Amino acid sequence: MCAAQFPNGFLWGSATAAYQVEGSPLADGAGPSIWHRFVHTPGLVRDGDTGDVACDHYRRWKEDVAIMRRLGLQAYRFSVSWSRILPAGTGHVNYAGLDFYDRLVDALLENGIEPLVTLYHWDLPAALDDRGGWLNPEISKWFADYAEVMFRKLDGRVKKWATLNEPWVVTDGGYLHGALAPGHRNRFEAPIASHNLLRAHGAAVQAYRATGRHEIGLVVNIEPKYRASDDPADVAATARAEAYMNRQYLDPVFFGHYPKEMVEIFGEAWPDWPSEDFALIQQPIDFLGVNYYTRSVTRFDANAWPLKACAVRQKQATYTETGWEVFAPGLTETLLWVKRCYGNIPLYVTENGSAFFDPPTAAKGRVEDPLRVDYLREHLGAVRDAIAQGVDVRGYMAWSLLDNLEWSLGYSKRFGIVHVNFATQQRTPKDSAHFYAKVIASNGAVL
Ligand SMILES: N=[N+]=NCCCCNC(=O)[C@@H]1[C@H]2[C@H](O)[C@@H](O)[C@H](O)[C@@H](CO)[C@@H]12
Repeated sequence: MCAAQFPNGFLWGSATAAYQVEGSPLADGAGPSIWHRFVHTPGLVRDGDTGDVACDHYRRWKEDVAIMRRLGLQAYRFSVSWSRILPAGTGHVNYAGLDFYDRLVDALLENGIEPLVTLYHWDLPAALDDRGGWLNPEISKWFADYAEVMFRKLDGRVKKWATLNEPWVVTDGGYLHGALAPGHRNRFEAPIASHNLLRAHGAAVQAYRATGRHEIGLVVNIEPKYRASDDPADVAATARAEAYMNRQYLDPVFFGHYPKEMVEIFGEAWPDWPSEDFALIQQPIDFLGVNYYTRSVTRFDANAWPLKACAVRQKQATYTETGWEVFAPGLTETLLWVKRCYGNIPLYVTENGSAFFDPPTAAKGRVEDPLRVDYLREHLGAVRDAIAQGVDVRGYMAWSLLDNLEWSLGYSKRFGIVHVNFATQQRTPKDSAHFYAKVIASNGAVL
């Protein structure tokens, strides 16, 4: 393999998530999710935006698969809406909801596109939230039972499954800071939600080993922490930040224990966990999905709750519309760090992308997004550098296929390589999509 190439069989794709693109949240017997409730609670989402329509992907999925085909995508990572399958979260199966994903998977396969399915991308059935949601230890069984319904329906056609997407964001956003559904701000709840997410992950992996025949993994966001100085306070703050955001989920899954810093961070709010839980959490997985967006240069900040750490803005850097520093070397470092700390488990970059303002382009049918092209080029080079240093990276999923609902930021931030006019639902591949198509066709040689 020459330096400019990716391995033969490297999997090039893009990613979305159910609530961000599908729309029709209550169609055909689906039950509401916590995001349906959250967006319809005034003041919680920018401009009062909702996922009621989003990219209308629930109805336009054939058109979107055709776009993927035209771009030459080899894979498509998407998530299943739990409450379409089980409207109350448990019990009655809604076969119309299953049929939507059944048809989508068949269409992907007919177009030579491999489906990568995420079982949970933040949209918990509201009925389960009413029963405590991620705070109720029973959720590990609820999640495993839902997962088994999906495995029995799709396994075989779907050969790569992920249990959870970014448990850190679910907990930090949904239970500690409250910016995401279900909007709790409680430092005693956050560790419990985190722990039950990991228990549910383990239970779903166990269920897969009993019914599935292919691969299952976990998707985590990793943001490498670079200390702002050698001042011991900054060094300790950086260690806390790395433990909280990057190791809190990986250490239990790979080592069967939490980082020691968790007790320091949460203090009295950090329970003594039952040791048997870690046997459940530590189920062996077949791959790890890494979502990378940015790094954080980190310093001590006595007022930053609960970490006592904060990010330091970098003077010469480019920042995206979400306020994230563009720092491609951090992706190489992250992939090397995972290999160094947890072994050379097969990795997929399951999300990487950037939100930049796409100016209206005079040329009809074209969307110029040079900053997103640069971001893509630099980060694909970073993946190639990690592979050249021996990391077993097997694929890359660009976030996102479509401009979509950026959670509490509504439609104000556009991550898509394909532009969506939300008034007309017209899709227009951006320059970044055309660039990515060339990268895929050459297996990275054009980089
Ligand atoms: N500070 N800071 N640092 C970056 C922290 C990133 C945490 N957020 C994510 O990773 C979310 C992931 C999500 O899967 C997707 O559903 C979201 O649309 C994208 C874009 O937001 C990313």
